Amino acid sequence: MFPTINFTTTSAYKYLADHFIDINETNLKSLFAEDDERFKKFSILFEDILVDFSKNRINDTTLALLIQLARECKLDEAIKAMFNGDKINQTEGRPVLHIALRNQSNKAILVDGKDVMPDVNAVLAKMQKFSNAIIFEEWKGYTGKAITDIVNIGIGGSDLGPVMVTEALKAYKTRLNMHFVSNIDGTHLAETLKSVNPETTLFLVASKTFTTQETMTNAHSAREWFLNSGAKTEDIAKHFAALSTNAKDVAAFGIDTENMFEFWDWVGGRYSLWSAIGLSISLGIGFDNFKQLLAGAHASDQHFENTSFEQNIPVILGLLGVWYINFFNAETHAILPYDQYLHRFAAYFQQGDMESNGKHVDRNGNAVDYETGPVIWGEPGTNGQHAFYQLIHQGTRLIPCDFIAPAQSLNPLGDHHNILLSNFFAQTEALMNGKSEEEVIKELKNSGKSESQIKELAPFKVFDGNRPTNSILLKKVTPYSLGSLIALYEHKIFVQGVIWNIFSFDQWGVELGKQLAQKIQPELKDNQPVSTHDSSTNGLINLYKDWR
Ligand SMILES: O=P(O)(O)OC[C@H]1O[C@H](O)[C@H](O)[C@@H](O)[C@@H]1O
Repeated sequence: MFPTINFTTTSAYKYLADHFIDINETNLKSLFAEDDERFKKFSILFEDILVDFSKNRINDTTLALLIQLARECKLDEAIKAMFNGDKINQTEGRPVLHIALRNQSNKAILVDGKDVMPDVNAVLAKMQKFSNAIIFEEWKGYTGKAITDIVNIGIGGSDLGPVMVTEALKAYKTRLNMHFVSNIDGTHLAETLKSVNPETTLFLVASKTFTTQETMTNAHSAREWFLNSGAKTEDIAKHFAALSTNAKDVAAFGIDTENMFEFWDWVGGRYSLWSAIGLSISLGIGFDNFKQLLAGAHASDQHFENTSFEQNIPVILGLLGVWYINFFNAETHAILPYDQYLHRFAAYFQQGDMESNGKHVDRNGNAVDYETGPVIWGEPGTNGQHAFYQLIHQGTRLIPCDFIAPAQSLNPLGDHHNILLSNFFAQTEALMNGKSEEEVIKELKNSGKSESQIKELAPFKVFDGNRPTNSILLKKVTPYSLGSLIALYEHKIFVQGVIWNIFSFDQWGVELGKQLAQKIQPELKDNQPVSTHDSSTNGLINLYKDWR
């Protein structure tokens, strides 16, 4: 296991703390004015993805110190440990091997002395065969009709990844209509079932554990709906498949284990879209495109594993995040894709990042005395511009943002893409340059305002600027480039977890609420008032009982 180091005790941290005082007084605009090479120096071209991090509040020294920090925290050893299959998810005693799921090189990856690749490849082959049978209408429903609709029932990692990817790659869609049911709120399933026909619908019950309450409840209700439509128990085999690590409970549910697509406990839920959980993706965009997604992710894995820290995108992005969170006290990080297809990208990485790095104890079990994972949020541009960008431009908080855009539109329509991209370029420029009081006054004068009006209005129109952004420009959103992009973000999260000395691959924090819900559920069966909780919880439950 790689060593545990409190990054605030490293020499790099101390140098960074001093250096921060200088940078905090320096303006991004002047950093650009001083250095013609800044864009060249602070951007990385990786295949068809350009990551421009030059509009960050850094100079050569900052970057050198951040990289020194990574070295002192033994990031190199940590990366090796993950790729080696070491049990780095220590609190659950598991390795972390989503990289094996997309390991197109087929190089052996050992878990407890056994190469996992033959099993990975066998499941992929099964997914290919199944996807093709459904897409090309060899597989028929119980009345002999081809499947037209897929309903994926899953939540968290068994939902967000497939939703995000099938939305992002809608332009590559097969003939199948995709639906995703996650919420335990009956509305989600009921509304979905209104639009599908039991004779032509395939349900994918997606759950790593196959015990998640929401998913199992939705799956049981879907089965009941199917059987109530006139189908028989033996017809379930044609209409239900399971994506899980839990063969025993899959069989108990009544799903033929022939229709079970397996994965393993070394795949974290929020890193599972590359596994059998990706079956909905393979059905939605075709297996060849799913393979391309894996290939793109594999390219990023190799980039992360083999590139020097100075040119390593996840390392740089991760360190920049640490710079803002731990030195500038940034609390959030916005992900802003200028691509409608990527509209669930930020939502996906809310789980990816916040469930991974939302931790308050270090790897020795001690409370940390520094901040860890940020709040991740975002919406697609330009919608965000007309909603919350005001706060990013003129609010009191520093919000580092990632702007993401494709150079080529998948729907070239008049001048739409140029307009979209002009906004993409303009926003980062505006956030960096801001607008000085002088400029504002000049502008107001030109618009014919009086001296007193100018004096009154000017303060509200000033933009401080100096607000940091990354620009990520893709040539085009393809299965391959999307796979690469997702994997770069995944590894960024890994880098930050190492610096913060936390375990990024468990999620104990989601358990407490679940436990309490299980205690409360039986109390809701009758109309007797409850008194076993605090007065607020009692009051809420009792009013619910009155009102329902
Ligand atoms: O795939 P499942 O076992 O049903 O788990 C679904 C989700 O459940 C929990 O909330 C975990 O925190 C998530 O990481 C997981 O993705």
